[in-house]
Amino acid sequence: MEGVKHIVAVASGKGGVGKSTVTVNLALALAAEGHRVGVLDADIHGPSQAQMLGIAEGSRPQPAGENSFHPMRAHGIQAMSMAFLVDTRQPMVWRGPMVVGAFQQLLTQTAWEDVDILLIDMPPGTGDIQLTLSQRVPVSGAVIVTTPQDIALLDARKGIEMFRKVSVPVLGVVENMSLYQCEACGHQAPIFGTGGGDKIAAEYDTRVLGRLPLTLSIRELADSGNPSVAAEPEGEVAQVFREIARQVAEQVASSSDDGPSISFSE
Ligand SMILES: Nc1ncnc2c1ncn2[C@@H]1O[C@H](COP(=O)(O)OP(=O)(O)OP(=O)(O)O)[C@@H](O)[C@H]1O
Repeated sequence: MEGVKHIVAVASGKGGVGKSTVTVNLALALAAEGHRVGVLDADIHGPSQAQMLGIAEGSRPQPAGENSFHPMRAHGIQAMSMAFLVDTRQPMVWRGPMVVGAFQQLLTQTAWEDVDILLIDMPPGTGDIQLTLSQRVPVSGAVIVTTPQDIALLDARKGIEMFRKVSVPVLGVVENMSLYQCEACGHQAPIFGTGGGDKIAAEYDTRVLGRLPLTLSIRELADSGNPSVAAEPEGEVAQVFREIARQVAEQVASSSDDGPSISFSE
Protein backbone atom coordinates (compact mmCIF):
# COMPACT_ATOMS: atom_id res chain seq x y z
CA MET A 1 0.00 0.00 0.00
CA GLU A 2 1.34 3.43 -0.90
CA GLY A 3 3.12 5.17 1.96
CA VAL A 4 2.98 2.05 4.17
CA LYS A 5 5.59 -0.71 4.52
CA HIS A 6 3.75 -3.16 6.77
CA ILE A 7 0.15 -3.57 7.86
CA VAL A 8 -0.62 -5.27 11.16
CA ALA A 9 -4.21 -5.96 12.23
CA VAL A 10 -5.01 -5.81 15.94
CA ALA A 11 -8.03 -8.02 16.40
CA SER A 12 -10.14 -9.92 18.88
CA GLY A 13 -13.04 -12.26 18.52
CA LYS A 14 -14.95 -10.68 21.37
CA GLY A 15 -15.72 -7.00 22.00
CA GLY A 16 -14.53 -5.04 25.01
CA VAL A 17 -11.38 -7.06 25.68
CA GLY A 18 -9.15 -4.00 25.26
CA LYS A 19 -8.22 -4.17 21.59
CA SER A 20 -8.28 -0.38 21.10
CA THR A 21 -6.33 0.18 24.31
CA VAL A 22 -3.71 -2.32 23.15
CA THR A 23 -3.60 -0.76 19.65
CA VAL A 24 -2.93 2.76 20.85
CA ASN A 25 -0.30 1.72 23.40
CA LEU A 26 1.39 -0.64 20.94
CA ALA A 27 1.50 2.20 18.39
CA LEU A 28 3.17 4.47 20.93
CA ALA A 29 5.60 1.71 21.92
CA LEU A 30 6.53 1.07 18.28
CA ALA A 31 7.12 4.81 17.84
CA ALA A 32 9.29 4.82 20.97
CA GLU A 33 11.28 1.98 19.40
CA GLY A 34 12.04 4.27 16.46
CA HIS A 35 9.41 3.22 13.90
CA ARG A 36 7.14 5.53 11.94
CA VAL A 37 3.66 4.44 12.93
CA GLY A 38 0.13 4.90 11.67
CA VAL A 39 -3.14 3.85 13.27
CA LEU A 40 -6.25 3.18 11.23
CA ASP A 41 -9.40 2.86 13.31
CA ALA A 42 -11.48 0.30 11.41
CA ASP A 43 -14.25 0.36 13.97
CA ILE A 44 -16.69 2.33 11.84
CA HIS A 45 -19.62 2.15 14.28
CA GLY A 46 -17.68 2.76 17.49
CA PRO A 47 -14.38 4.50 16.74
CA SER A 48 -12.29 5.14 19.86
CA GLN A 49 -8.78 5.96 18.61
CA ALA A 50 -9.48 9.71 18.35
CA GLN A 51 -10.29 9.92 22.05
CA MET A 52 -7.46 7.59 23.09
CA LEU A 53 -4.96 9.65 21.08
CA GLY A 54 -6.31 12.85 22.62
CA ILE A 55 -7.49 14.33 19.29
CA ALA A 56 -10.23 16.86 20.07
CA GLU A 57 -13.78 16.09 19.05
CA GLY A 58 -14.67 17.86 15.80
CA SER A 59 -11.06 17.84 14.48
CA ARG A 60 -11.08 17.30 10.72
CA PRO A 61 -8.27 16.06 8.44
CA GLN A 62 -6.84 18.26 5.69
CA PRO A 63 -7.50 17.24 2.10
CA ALA A 64 -4.52 15.79 0.19
CA GLY A 65 -5.28 16.35 -3.48
CA GLU A 66 -8.74 15.62 -4.83
CA ASN A 67 -9.36 12.17 -3.44
CA SER A 68 -7.46 11.77 -0.21
CA PHE A 69 -7.01 13.12 3.29
CA HIS A 70 -3.84 13.67 5.24
CA PRO A 71 -3.88 11.59 8.41
CA MET A 72 -4.27 13.42 11.72
CA ARG A 73 -1.26 13.47 14.03
CA ALA A 74 -0.96 12.94 17.77
CA HIS A 75 1.91 11.82 20.01
CA GLY A 76 4.06 11.54 16.84
CA ILE A 77 1.66 9.04 15.29
CA GLN A 78 -0.41 9.34 12.11
CA ALA A 79 -4.05 8.40 12.55
CA MET A 80 -7.24 8.04 10.56
CA SER A 81 -10.68 7.27 11.90
CA MET A 82 -14.33 7.63 11.05
CA ALA A 83 -14.45 9.91 14.08
CA PHE A 84 -12.62 12.58 12.01
CA LEU A 85 -15.26 12.53 9.30
CA VAL A 86 -18.63 12.31 11.05
CA ASP A 87 -20.37 13.56 14.17
CA THR A 88 -19.56 10.77 16.64
CA ARG A 89 -22.52 11.66 18.86
CA GLN A 90 -24.92 10.53 16.15
CA PRO A 91 -25.43 6.78 15.77
CA MET A 92 -24.42 5.48 12.34
CA VAL A 93 -27.39 3.43 11.20
CA TRP A 94 -25.71 1.89 8.19
CA ARG A 95 -26.08 -1.38 6.34
CA GLY A 96 -23.07 -3.68 5.85
CA PRO A 97 -22.08 -2.52 2.34
CA MET A 98 -21.96 1.11 3.49
CA VAL A 99 -19.75 0.20 6.42
CA VAL A 100 -17.41 -1.75 4.15
CA GLY A 101 -17.37 1.15 1.67
CA ALA A 102 -16.41 3.59 4.42
CA PHE A 103 -13.65 1.27 5.60
CA GLN A 104 -12.28 0.89 2.07
CA GLN A 105 -12.19 4.66 1.71
CA LEU A 106 -10.33 5.12 4.97
CA LEU A 107 -7.90 2.41 3.88
CA THR A 108 -7.22 3.62 0.36
CA GLN A 109 -7.83 7.37 0.54
CA THR A 110 -5.53 8.29 3.40
CA ALA A 111 -2.22 9.80 2.33
CA TRP A 112 0.02 7.95 4.80
CA GLU A 113 3.48 9.47 4.98
CA ASP A 114 6.33 6.93 5.06
CA VAL A 115 4.71 4.69 7.63
CA ASP A 116 6.78 1.65 8.67
CA ILE A 117 3.96 -0.11 10.50
CA LEU A 118 0.27 0.68 10.12
CA LEU A 119 -1.78 -0.80 12.96
CA ILE A 120 -5.40 -1.45 12.13
CA ASP A 121 -7.74 -1.42 15.11
CA MET A 122 -10.28 -3.98 13.87
CA PRO A 123 -13.90 -4.11 14.97
CA PRO A 124 -14.70 -7.21 17.04
CA GLY A 125 -15.74 -10.38 15.25
CA THR A 126 -15.00 -12.09 11.99
CA GLY A 127 -17.13 -10.31 9.44
CA ASP A 128 -17.12 -8.00 6.44
CA ILE A 129 -14.35 -5.65 7.53
CA GLN A 130 -11.98 -8.51 8.30
CA LEU A 131 -12.60 -10.10 4.90
CA THR A 132 -12.29 -6.80 3.07
CA LEU A 133 -8.98 -6.05 4.74
CA SER A 134 -7.42 -9.37 3.83
CA GLN A 135 -8.66 -9.12 0.25
CA ARG A 136 -7.75 -5.50 -0.45
CA VAL A 137 -4.27 -5.06 1.00
CA PRO A 138 -1.31 -7.26 1.93
CA VAL A 139 -1.46 -7.78 5.70
CA SER A 140 1.89 -8.72 7.29
CA GLY A 141 0.32 -10.19 10.40
CA ALA A 142 -2.31 -10.07 13.10
CA VAL A 143 -2.06 -9.52 16.84
CA ILE A 144 -4.89 -11.18 18.74
CA VAL A 145 -6.06 -9.54 21.95
CA THR A 146 -7.91 -11.65 24.48
CA THR A 147 -8.75 -11.76 28.15
CA PRO A 148 -8.00 -15.03 29.94
CA GLN A 149 -11.50 -16.38 30.61
CA ASP A 150 -12.95 -19.24 28.55
CA ILE A 151 -15.71 -17.20 26.95
CA ALA A 152 -13.20 -14.71 25.50
CA LEU A 153 -10.84 -17.51 24.42
CA LEU A 154 -13.64 -19.14 22.49
CA ASP A 155 -13.98 -15.99 20.37
CA ALA A 156 -10.20 -15.45 20.15
CA ARG A 157 -9.93 -18.92 18.60
CA LYS A 158 -12.40 -17.90 15.90
CA GLY A 159 -10.32 -14.79 15.24
CA ILE A 160 -7.16 -16.86 14.83
CA GLU A 161 -8.91 -19.41 12.59
CA MET A 162 -10.20 -16.61 10.40
CA PHE A 163 -6.76 -15.08 9.84
CA ARG A 164 -5.41 -18.52 9.06
CA LYS A 165 -8.11 -19.06 6.47
CA VAL A 166 -7.12 -15.87 4.67
CA SER A 167 -3.39 -16.68 5.03
CA VAL A 168 -2.51 -13.82 7.37
CA PRO A 169 0.14 -14.94 9.88
CA VAL A 170 -0.81 -14.59 13.52
CA LEU A 171 2.09 -12.80 15.22
CA GLY A 172 0.94 -13.71 18.71
CA VAL A 173 -1.56 -13.18 21.47
CA VAL A 174 -1.76 -10.31 23.96
CA GLU A 175 -3.41 -11.38 27.19
CA ASN A 176 -5.14 -8.30 28.57
CA MET A 177 -6.61 -7.93 32.06
CA SER A 178 -4.49 -10.91 33.14
CA LEU A 179 -4.41 -9.93 36.77
CA TYR A 180 -6.32 -7.30 38.73
CA GLN A 181 -3.90 -5.03 40.50
CA CYS A 182 -5.25 -2.67 43.19
CA GLU A 183 -3.27 0.55 42.96
CA ALA A 184 -4.06 1.47 46.58
CA CYS A 185 -2.97 -1.68 48.41
CA GLY A 186 -1.12 -3.71 45.77
CA HIS A 187 -3.48 -6.68 46.18
CA GLN A 188 -3.57 -8.89 43.08
CA ALA A 189 -6.35 -11.19 41.92
CA PRO A 190 -6.76 -13.18 38.68
CA ILE A 191 -10.36 -12.06 38.13
CA PHE A 192 -10.64 -13.63 34.67
CA GLY A 193 -8.65 -16.76 35.52
CA THR A 194 -5.12 -17.69 34.53
CA GLY A 195 -3.28 -19.42 31.73
CA GLY A 196 -5.76 -18.57 28.97
CA GLY A 197 -3.19 -16.89 26.72
CA ASP A 198 -0.73 -19.77 27.10
CA LYS A 199 -3.45 -22.29 26.33
CA ILE A 200 -4.46 -20.64 23.09
CA ALA A 201 -0.86 -19.90 22.03
CA ALA A 202 0.04 -23.57 22.48
CA GLU A 203 -3.08 -24.70 20.64
CA TYR A 204 -2.29 -22.58 17.59
CA ASP A 205 1.47 -22.79 17.71
CA THR A 206 1.88 -19.08 18.29
CA ARG A 207 3.24 -17.08 21.22
CA VAL A 208 2.03 -14.88 24.06
CA LEU A 209 3.52 -11.50 23.16
CA GLY A 210 2.78 -10.02 26.58
CA ARG A 211 0.43 -9.89 29.57
CA LEU A 212 -1.17 -6.72 30.85
CA PRO A 213 -2.76 -6.20 34.24
CA LEU A 214 -6.26 -4.82 34.82
CA THR A 215 -5.56 -1.48 36.46
CA LEU A 216 -7.37 1.79 37.02
CA SER A 217 -4.53 3.78 35.44
CA ILE A 218 -4.58 1.92 32.09
CA ARG A 219 -8.26 2.83 31.74
CA GLU A 220 -7.98 6.40 33.01
CA LEU A 221 -4.94 7.26 30.90
CA ALA A 222 -6.36 5.80 27.68
CA ASP A 223 -9.72 7.51 28.22
CA SER A 224 -8.01 10.85 28.79
CA GLY A 225 -6.06 10.71 25.53
CA ASN A 226 -2.67 10.16 27.12
CA PRO A 227 -2.20 6.36 27.12
CA SER A 228 0.14 4.60 29.58
CA VAL A 229 3.09 4.34 27.17
CA ALA A 230 3.05 8.13 26.63
CA ALA A 231 2.13 9.15 30.18
CA GLU A 232 4.41 6.75 32.08
CA PRO A 233 7.14 5.72 29.63
CA GLU A 234 9.27 4.20 32.39
CA GLY A 235 6.34 2.37 34.02
CA GLU A 236 5.75 -1.39 34.04
CA VAL A 237 2.90 -1.22 31.54
CA ALA A 238 5.04 0.74 29.06
CA GLN A 239 7.80 -1.85 29.41
CA VAL A 240 5.38 -4.68 28.57
CA PHE A 241 4.25 -2.76 25.46
CA ARG A 242 7.86 -2.04 24.43
CA GLU A 243 8.57 -5.77 24.59
CA ILE A 244 5.45 -6.54 22.53
CA ALA A 245 6.48 -3.85 20.04
CA ARG A 246 9.97 -5.34 19.62
CA GLN A 247 8.52 -8.77 18.87
CA VAL A 248 5.98 -7.39 16.39
CA ALA A 249 8.58 -5.28 14.57
CA GLU A 250 11.00 -8.18 14.42
CA GLN A 251 8.39 -10.54 13.00
CA VAL A 252 7.12 -8.17 10.30
CA ALA A 253 10.68 -7.31 9.28
CA SER A 254 11.57 -10.98 8.90
CA SER A 255 8.36 -11.66 6.98
CA SER A 256 9.49 -9.22 4.29
CA ASP A 257 13.02 -10.64 4.05
CA ASP A 258 13.61 -12.70 0.98
CA GLY A 259 15.83 -14.99 3.00
CA PRO A 260 19.59 -14.74 3.45
CA SER A 261 21.49 -13.38 0.51
CA ILE A 262 24.78 -14.89 -0.47
CA SER A 263 27.43 -12.82 -2.11
CA PHE A 264 30.89 -13.72 -3.33
CA SER A 265 33.93 -11.55 -3.30
CA GLU A 266 37.63 -12.05 -3.68
N1 LIG B 1 -5.78 -3.59 31.10
C1 LIG B 1 -6.80 -2.77 31.35
N2 LIG B 1 -7.02 -2.28 32.58
C2 LIG B 1 -8.09 -1.46 32.83
N3 LIG B 1 -8.99 -1.08 31.92
C3 LIG B 1 -8.81 -1.53 30.66
C4 LIG B 1 -7.71 -2.39 30.29
N4 LIG B 1 -7.81 -2.66 28.96
C5 LIG B 1 -8.89 -2.01 28.52
N5 LIG B 1 -9.50 -1.33 29.53
C6 LIG B 1 -10.72 -0.52 29.47
O1 LIG B 1 -11.78 -1.38 29.05
C7 LIG B 1 -12.66 -0.68 28.15
C8 LIG B 1 -12.73 -1.42 26.83
O2 LIG B 1 -11.45 -1.34 26.22
P1 LIG B 1 -11.29 -1.11 24.65
O3 LIG B 1 -12.20 -0.04 24.16
O4 LIG B 1 -9.83 -0.97 24.40
O5 LIG B 1 -11.80 -2.53 24.15
P2 LIG B 1 -12.14 -3.02 22.70
O6 LIG B 1 -11.87 -4.48 22.71
O7 LIG B 1 -11.44 -2.21 21.68
O8 LIG B 1 -13.67 -2.72 22.65
P3 LIG B 1 -14.67 -2.70 21.37
O9 LIG B 1 -15.08 -4.09 21.21
O10 LIG B 1 -15.76 -1.79 21.81
O11 LIG B 1 -13.90 -2.16 20.19
C9 LIG B 1 -12.10 0.73 28.02
O12 LIG B 1 -12.77 1.59 28.90
C10 LIG B 1 -10.64 0.60 28.43
O13 LIG B 1 -10.11 1.77 28.99
